[in-house]
Amino acid sequence: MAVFTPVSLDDLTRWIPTFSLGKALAIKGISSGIENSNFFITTERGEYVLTIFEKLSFEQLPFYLELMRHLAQHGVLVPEPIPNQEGAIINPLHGKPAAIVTKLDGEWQPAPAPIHCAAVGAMLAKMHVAAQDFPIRQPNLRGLSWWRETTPVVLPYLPQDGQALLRTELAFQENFASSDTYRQLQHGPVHADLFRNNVMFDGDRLTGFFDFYFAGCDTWLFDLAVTVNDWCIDLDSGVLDMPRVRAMLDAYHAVRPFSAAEQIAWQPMLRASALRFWLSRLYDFYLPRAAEILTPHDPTHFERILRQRVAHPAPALYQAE
Ligand SMILES: Nc1ncnc2c1ncn2[C@@H]1O[C@H](COP(=O)(O)OP(=O)(O)O)[C@@H](O)[C@H]1O
Ligand SMILES: N[C@@H](CCOP(=O)(O)O)C(=O)O
Repeated sequence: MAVFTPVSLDDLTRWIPTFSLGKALAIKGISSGIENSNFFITTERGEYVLTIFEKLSFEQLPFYLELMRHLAQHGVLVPEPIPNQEGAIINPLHGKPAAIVTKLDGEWQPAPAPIHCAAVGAMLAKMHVAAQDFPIRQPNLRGLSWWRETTPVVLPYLPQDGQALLRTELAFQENFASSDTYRQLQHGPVHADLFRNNVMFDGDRLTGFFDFYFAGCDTWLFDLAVTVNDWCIDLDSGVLDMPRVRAMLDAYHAVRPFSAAEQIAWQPMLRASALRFWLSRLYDFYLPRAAEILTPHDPTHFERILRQRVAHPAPALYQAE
């Protein structure tokens, strides 16, 4: 499932001459996507990924694709958009915006070990630093304003204890977002959805981050919290796995040292990132958009993580000297 707009080899053969990629040799639909139509394509120059954007418009796409181009040009491992002969990286195909990007080697890592977490932590820090001077700004569209809008929509579907948790956590996050500590946090373009299935590994070698379509400007610490809450936990209980947490945090800190404000903000941020995905999963579960989400992700997974992060102090981001 999930090639919404079919593209044949003949279609590709007619379209590809606008790029300097040689002749089209093969095209294969990718079944695992849920937002866009994705294809592996082979041309005389090599293998690439073609994406037809089903929902994002020509106006919305530059933030994501120019960010990927900027990061790739600064040595961050991400798919690099391929320009056509006129320099455009977003081009129409079957009436929708489309892009060709470089194909990352390997597979995503479903059972990460500390070595994988360290590689992700170091690359994430490198990405945050490299994105600092990216000139296009877009807020995280799944940030606090969206949590405020979405909470009253999903509350009626929850039992009493779930309602109480959601209300209390939203109030806690609103309060935290207006604190001096929050204002001191470094921010900029972040991935905001760097789950295990959005990073490729070839063996133990990280080959790239992908799926940037939830990216936006937010605190770097929020991005790290999203990543830790997926990569460094026991998936059944949501409990943090300390060897993986330490590996990721230490590798991040070695590239971009944490600040004192970030140390204080770490527990609220782990809670914020759990809240963000609890809300989106609740929304997709109880208010599914027609034929879009085939098997909704389980919202209780992030409710469990949120309860864990509220109940237990966060591990230190770094040991103060
Ligand atoms: N640049 C890339 N290199 C290698 N594989 C990719 C690349 N982009 C996407 N894929 C493959 O396509 C699948 C779906 O991509 P994804 O971005 O998650 O789609 P969607 O945004 O539709 O959910 C990924 O799981 C991965 O296997
Ligand atoms: N990572 C999110 C869902 C986003 O889906 P993706 O497959 O496009 O990353 C979640 O797990 O809720």
